[in-house]
Amino acid sequence: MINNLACQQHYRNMSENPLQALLHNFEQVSNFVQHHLSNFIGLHLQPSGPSGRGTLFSISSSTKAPLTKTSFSLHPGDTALKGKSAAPVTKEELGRATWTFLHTLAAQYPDNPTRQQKKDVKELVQILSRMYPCKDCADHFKEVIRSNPVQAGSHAEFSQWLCHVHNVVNRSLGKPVFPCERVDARWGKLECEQKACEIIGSTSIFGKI
Ligand SMILES: Cc1cc2nc3c(=O)[nH]c(=O)nc-3n(C[C@H](O)[C@H](O)[C@H](O)COP(=O)(O)OP(=O)(O)OC[C@H]3O[C@@H](n4cnc5c(N)ncnc54)[C@H](O)[C@@H]3O)c2cc1C
Repeated sequence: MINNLACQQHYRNMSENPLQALLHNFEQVSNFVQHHLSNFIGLHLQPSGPSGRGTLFSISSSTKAPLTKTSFSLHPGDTALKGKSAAPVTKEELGRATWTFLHTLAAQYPDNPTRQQKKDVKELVQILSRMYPCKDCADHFKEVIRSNPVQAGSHAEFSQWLCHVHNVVNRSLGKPVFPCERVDARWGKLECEQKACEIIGSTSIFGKI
């Protein structure tokens, strides 16, 4: 396990600092076990940090037989992810999460947005209509925004526009229409400790550009 050279080094270290020698020994044994264990189970454990002592490990399968390759990172707290694949997200969950994002964005959209902010929000909606990860929904949403171009001149304009297009989608799915005069009561700004979501020098999350 420990070759002659290592033995000599080991005894030299012991005479210098017994604790250091002990640690050195432990490291060697640990490396040996890790190396042989990973060969045995077909995994390569690669310490992530430059020191080689990081807590994040990239685990990749080296088994040759299957054509699949699993490579992922495990943080020490991610125990729930070990050995499990993620549960699929439903169309409804994705929809609720996306509407939450959009209405929260609208709630924080400034009364007097800059030209850049107006451009960004319009682009965001366009990109969403192309990249929304439900193709049927994306295709339908493209038509919705073609008939209802984004209005983002102010907070009121954008939140009312969003409420309206959400209602167009609601109607197409046979869902109740939401009363848009209540949109500010339904959707608020993101709760942040000590205004952490705000850009410095701004009264909203968006800085004045
Ligand atoms: C861009 C986009 C396109 C979609 N297209 C489709 C599609 O083509 N087919 C499909 O099956 N699903 C689609 N979905 C998903 C769908 O809209 C719903 O999100 C999903 O069915 C879950 O509905 P829900 O009843 O939980 O409420 P959601 O519609 O997700 O709404 C979430 C919450 O928002 C509030 N709300 C509802 N209406 C409004 C409004 N007008 N203004 C403000 N707040 C409101 C209510 O409190 C509601 O509980 C789409 C989602 C998005 C974001």
